[in-house]
Amino acid sequence: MFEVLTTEQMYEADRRTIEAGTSGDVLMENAGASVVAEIVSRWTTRAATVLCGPGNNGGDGFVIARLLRNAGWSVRLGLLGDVEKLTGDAALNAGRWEGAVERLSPALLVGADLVVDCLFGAGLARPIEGDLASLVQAVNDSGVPVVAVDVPSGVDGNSGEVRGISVKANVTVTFCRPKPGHYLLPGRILCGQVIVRDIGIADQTIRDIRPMLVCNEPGVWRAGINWPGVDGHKYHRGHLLVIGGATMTGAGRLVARAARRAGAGLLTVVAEPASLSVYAADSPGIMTAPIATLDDLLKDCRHNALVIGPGFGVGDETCSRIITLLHYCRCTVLDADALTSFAEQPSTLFFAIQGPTVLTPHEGEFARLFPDIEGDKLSRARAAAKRSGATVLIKGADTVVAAPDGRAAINTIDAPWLATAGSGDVLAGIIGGLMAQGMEMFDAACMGAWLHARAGGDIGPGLIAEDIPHHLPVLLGQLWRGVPK
Ligand SMILES: NC(=O)C1=CN([C@@H]2O[C@H](COP(=O)(O)OP(=O)(O)OC[C@H]3O[C@@H](n4cnc5c(N)ncnc54)[C@H](OP(=O)(O)O)[C@@H]3O)[C@@H](O)[C@H]2O)[C@@H](O)CC1
Ligand SMILES: [K+]
Repeated sequence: MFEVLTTEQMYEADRRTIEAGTSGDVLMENAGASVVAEIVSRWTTRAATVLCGPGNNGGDGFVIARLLRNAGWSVRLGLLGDVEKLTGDAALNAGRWEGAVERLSPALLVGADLVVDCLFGAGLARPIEGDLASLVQAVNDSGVPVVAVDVPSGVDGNSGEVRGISVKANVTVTFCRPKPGHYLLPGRILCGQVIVRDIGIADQTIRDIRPMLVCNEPGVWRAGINWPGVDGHKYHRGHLLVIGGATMTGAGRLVARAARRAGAGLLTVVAEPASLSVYAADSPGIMTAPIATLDDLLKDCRHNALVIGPGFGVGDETCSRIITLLHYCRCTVLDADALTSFAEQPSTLFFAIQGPTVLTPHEGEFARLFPDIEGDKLSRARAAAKRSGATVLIKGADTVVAAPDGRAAINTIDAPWLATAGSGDVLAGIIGGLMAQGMEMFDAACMGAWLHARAGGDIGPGLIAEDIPHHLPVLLGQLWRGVPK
């Protein structure tokens, strides 16, 4: 149940379900009933205004209006366009509605205790403009709670982008599976709480469609975790090299702490000799080595993973160092300065990537490395992964991970507390630590992003980056014991 479907895939699931014998009428009735179930579980009987559009999203609205009225609510319904022009299941349900069908106008909001937004769902085809835009603005200004059906009208289900203007909902009830727009910004904020309800589309139908996008939840990558066996040896858990900066040692130290907490068996910080004592003093469990020995270290295949970038410094020297490192095809995480250093020559980097590599840019670093890739975060991450041959993780409130083969995952956990210095270094360290233990790069990036976000959510206000590694044993312990699912 982790799949995320594009609007086109949702239409396809709908079509296959109807073809297999469940009528569109039944699906619409189930959709409307599921919204009403969510409404009555939150609000006592009161006055609702249902705003209906000219398609099936509006059709859902007619079902909702009828069922709410049957439940004793006082309901007003407004429709965009003429009722005679409705077709299919929407027309059928308009015929079942015994109340008045009013013209859409802000007057419909007067006296309403709840607004149900059924203007546009998956079929939003262009920006909302003119009188309709004024109505949406009036809804948002009214202070009345809003339940959006499928998506808040104006939010593009595939990208989360706003077309013209969007309803701002308190709760969004969608059907069968969520869409990218429920989790990508700004859609994520405009949806309020997202509820996904079953309306009778079989899980097998969804599997047959083979969606390549998932919510980043443990079920996606749990099977890829390499827990140590009873006879586990530290050398079975990998030996990670953290390439530390000469002066900005804090970043490398955070990477090292996080990677060890994530389970790397051994860890060596490789840096300029003058800074090694700083790294060594941070933690008695790490080893250190002068950077001049890096090539020799990499000739020993037990050094199977490396993280470079945080605090390392930007420049040509960083570029040539990274090109040499990539030649060894170790599991590699490139972050921060490692990405910015290639701003002038990104293709040199992409050409050198041969082994399992994860890039972890924030939006600024992404724009430097992929200046011509535009669009929503998901499309950009996918295009960047395809071009670079690396797994690309774009950080932010809606962190997206994309693999070169087209798989992608979106984070669904809200953790604004992670917006603090050093937090990204910790993420790079966690991913490096997981890859050192043999986890596949896409799984490692997803699991790293999940652990990071969960830690952020659990720790909450007051979080500093150092707290995140400290919290990992709690989360890893839960995963090891089989929770959360
Ligand atoms: N999938 C499922 O499993 C199920 C889906 N169900 C529901 O169906 C919904 C999808 O229905 P849908 O395809 O009819 O599209 P919908 O969102 O109603 O909009 C299309 C209409 O809006 C119009 N229009 C578009 N943009 C506009 C604009 N800016 N300004 C003005 N007009 C605009 C557009 O006009 P046109 O472009 O044709 O001129 C067309 O008339 C889905 O979201 C879910 O709620 C459930 O009932 C059952 C199971
Ligand atoms: K809607």
